[in-house]
Amino acid sequence: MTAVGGSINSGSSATNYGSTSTTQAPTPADKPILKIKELTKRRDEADDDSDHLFYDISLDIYPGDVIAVRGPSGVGKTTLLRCIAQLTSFEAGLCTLHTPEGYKTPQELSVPQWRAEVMYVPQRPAQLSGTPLDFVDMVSSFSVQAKREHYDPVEIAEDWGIVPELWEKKWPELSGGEQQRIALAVALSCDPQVLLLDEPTSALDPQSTAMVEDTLSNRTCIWITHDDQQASRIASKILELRPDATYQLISP
Ligand SMILES: Nc1ncnc2c1ncn2[C@@H]1O[C@H](COP(=O)(O)OP(=O)(O)OP(=O)(O)O)[C@@H](O)[C@H]1O
Repeated sequence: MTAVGGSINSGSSATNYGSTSTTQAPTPADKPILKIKELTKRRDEADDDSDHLFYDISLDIYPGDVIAVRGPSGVGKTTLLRCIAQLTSFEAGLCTLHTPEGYKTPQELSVPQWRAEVMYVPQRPAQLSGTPLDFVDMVSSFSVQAKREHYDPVEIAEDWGIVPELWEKKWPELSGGEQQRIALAVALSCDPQVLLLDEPTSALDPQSTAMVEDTLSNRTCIWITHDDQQASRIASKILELRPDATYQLISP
């Protein structure tokens, strides 16, 4: 398997993928990579300004931070990640990313570039036709990805028990856990600065979960989880969303 856009760090250990960005000078440890300021989202069906899904969320994410996002079903965790990724619109607030030229908004950076650096990874890949290798080809054909260096997704997933042959099977022939690890490996291979992970181990057994957690332990992530034990293992901070649209940042 050839790597997408040129392999780097071939043969690196399982936990070394993306410890530094392949495309940019790393953000100094004392500066946030990502700043979220007063992010506010109304409920879909709300017809006035008072019914919020979340309100005024402010958060600085430093290099290596893992922010675990918790809260009951329907509270807005996925929507929050999609707003940060600029995949869903929001009513107020600002997200900025550290660059060598200072903090930039998605518009200053361009939205496709933003999404390449602040990448949302859904719980399962959307219904895809073809094989995971076709998916890799599609991702690497995006102009924003064509300019970047990539890790080899097959090598990343092999560390998680995904044998290379699985990349040539049709998506529906793969189990939920295989699909989840393959989609996550493709995202990781693109080396975004911040990963926005929507329950990335929800379909995995404890052993596979431990391997994925190990690989991601040196990445900067915002990570939705319903598993309190996982939150305590992975998180540098816990962001708890509440049904009344308030939130709390907790040190684990
Ligand atoms: N684009 C949107 N704008 C406003 N509200 C939305 C949007 N997309 C989804 N919603 C609504 O926001 C609410 C929260 O959904 P969301 O998927 O973010 O919750 P969640 O906390 O991730 O839930 P779960 O834990 O069940 O996955 C739902 O009522 C959903 O219908």
